[in-house]
Amino acid sequence: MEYGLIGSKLGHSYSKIIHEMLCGYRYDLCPLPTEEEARAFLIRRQFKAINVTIPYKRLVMEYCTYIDPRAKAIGAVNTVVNKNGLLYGYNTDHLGFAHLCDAHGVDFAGRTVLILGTGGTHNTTSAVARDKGAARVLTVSRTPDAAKGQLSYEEAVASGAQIVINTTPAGMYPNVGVCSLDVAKMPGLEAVLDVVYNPDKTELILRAEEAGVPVAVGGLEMLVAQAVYAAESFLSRKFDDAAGEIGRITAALRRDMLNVALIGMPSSGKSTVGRALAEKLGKKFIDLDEEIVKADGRSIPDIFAAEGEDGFRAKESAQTVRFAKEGRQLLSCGGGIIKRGGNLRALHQNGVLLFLDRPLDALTVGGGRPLSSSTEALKKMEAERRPLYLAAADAVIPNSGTVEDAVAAAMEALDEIFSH
Ligand SMILES: Nc1ncnc2c1ncn2[C@@H]1O[C@H](COP(=O)(O)OP(=O)(O)OP(=O)(O)O)[C@@H](O)[C@H]1O
Ligand SMILES: O=C(O)C1=C[C@@H](O)[C@@H](O)[C@H](O)C1
Ligand SMILES: [Mg+2]
Repeated sequence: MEYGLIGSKLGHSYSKIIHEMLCGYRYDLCPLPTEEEARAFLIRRQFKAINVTIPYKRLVMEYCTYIDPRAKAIGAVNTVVNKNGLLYGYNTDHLGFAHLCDAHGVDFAGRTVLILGTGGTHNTTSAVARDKGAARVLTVSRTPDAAKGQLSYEEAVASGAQIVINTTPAGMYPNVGVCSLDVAKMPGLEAVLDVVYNPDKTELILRAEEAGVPVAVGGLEMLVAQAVYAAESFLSRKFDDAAGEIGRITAALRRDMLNVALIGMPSSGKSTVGRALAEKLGKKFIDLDEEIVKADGRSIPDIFAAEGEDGFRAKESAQTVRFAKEGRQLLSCGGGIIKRGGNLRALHQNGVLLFLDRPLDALTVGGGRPLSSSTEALKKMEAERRPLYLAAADAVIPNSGTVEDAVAAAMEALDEIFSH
């Protein structure tokens, strides 16, 4: 191996994609489940340079001849460069986190900062907060150690903090939807930062957005930034525009990883345009209506007949939650998905929403759609739902020409959405 990543479990790491997109060298994921394997790997040192992740960021320090002072102070090394058989250790996680804060204009000067969690990333983020002038850095734990001044999640709410940083795995895929901090009860918040990057928006970030916190961002940009700074150490050269590289790779990664959900009136073309768009984007096509039928075993008209609209909506929500937390999918939604706010929240956690806008006179009456029984019914439905589609969508895609025209318009909108 020349370049790569070691850690106990690497199944969900994006590092290979990031480094190969960035530099073109080959980057291998090398899972080392046991400490013995990690030690043997470090003794053999058959690599040019590596990144190190959980749980070996401290262990590798034993094998380094030189350790960067910041890495030493933080107590963790995530980047190791082999120079003529001697290992040099650095920490680029703190640079990555500092980049995330700077890119979103987070001002730490004189602020009270809450760090959720006591694990490895706690020290990294607290070092950055202190460097940037935080007045107080408080630690929050589910099992607070009062002797160390740690707070419970209940105490944290009343701490008067302006900035919250989550360093715990709470809310991380597949256990999405988890969050112990009631940010809605913290009116002075200026920024909420989460180092978790899968899903794109954790429950904490969604709640912070809903509470109107001005800056609410997940950890993807931090992950990319630490990789860019690691690559500089790997290759002993600086990028001319490191911030530009971080922006470029983050955008490409989000475009690749996130879901695209199509919403719109019944028969507006969500399935037809969706299939074609999925192929173009290289995403897996999922028709949520088909998934409801597959999971239930009955057709949609039969579900409506047996359980009414409420029964159908509950099934629709269950399938939405199930698929929305996955990634790299094109989700063709049922026309009524916007009737439940929870569906939209689930779709937004890891994707973007496009409203496919087909003229009313081109929509199909009937066709096995229980709520589209007549032209009048469709007209009334469109008047009710149009504002909801517009409010939920990241972009509006007209579907008034050919299917290919709609696909091209959607590609253009996605270029725009993922360009920043
Ligand atoms: N741009 C277009 N040009 C011609 N026909 C189109 C266009 N877009 C969609 N259609 C046609 O309209 C009909 C409805 O499309 P489709 O089934 O994809 O809609 P939908 O939004 O998935 O509907 P539903 O809400 O029932 O799932 C299909 O016959 C499809 O071929
Ligand atoms: O998941 C990953 O790929 C990584 C996570 C962090 O620990 C980084 O420090 C590491 O370099 C790579
Ligand atoms: Mg459809």
